[in-house]
Amino acid sequence: MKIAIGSDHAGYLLKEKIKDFLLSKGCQVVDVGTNSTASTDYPIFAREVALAVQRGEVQQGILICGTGIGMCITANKFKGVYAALCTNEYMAKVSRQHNNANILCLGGRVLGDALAISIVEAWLSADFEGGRHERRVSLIKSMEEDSKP
Ligand SMILES: O=C(CO)[C@H](O)[C@H](O)COP(=O)(O)O
Repeated sequence: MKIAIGSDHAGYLLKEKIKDFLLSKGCQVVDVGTNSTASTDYPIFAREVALAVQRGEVQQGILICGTGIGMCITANKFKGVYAALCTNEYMAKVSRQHNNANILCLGGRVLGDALAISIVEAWLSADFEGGRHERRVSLIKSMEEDSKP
């Protein structure tokens, strides 16, 4: 599994912890930054991860800012990107099983390290279930096509 990961300054320390976890699980990790706790702007990194997912360069992405909200809003501007902000393991699992989300967004100022890792583990372990969920995801995709002004 190849995963792109990015954060702003508020998510940097958690990004480093999650990166270590992913590598320990045998994942390939593409780290788009940021590379310190110096203040920066989350849309820059959300764009990089969203583009990597959109282009099929990675299977999934993980984005971390203070709350995860700004990352999620930004990533969902990219066609073919379905980013989910998750604050527990159940949301992470179901965002894969039901929503086929391809980017996981986390809040570095919201989650403890252990819970965040556990959320990532739940996300990695779950797959899209298809069936009735396929119909709903297809509706989202058709709305994406129709949403141009
Ligand atoms: O969570 C975020 C966006 O959703 C950012 O990490 C947060 O807004 C950064 O705030 P500050 O510049 O005060 O550190």
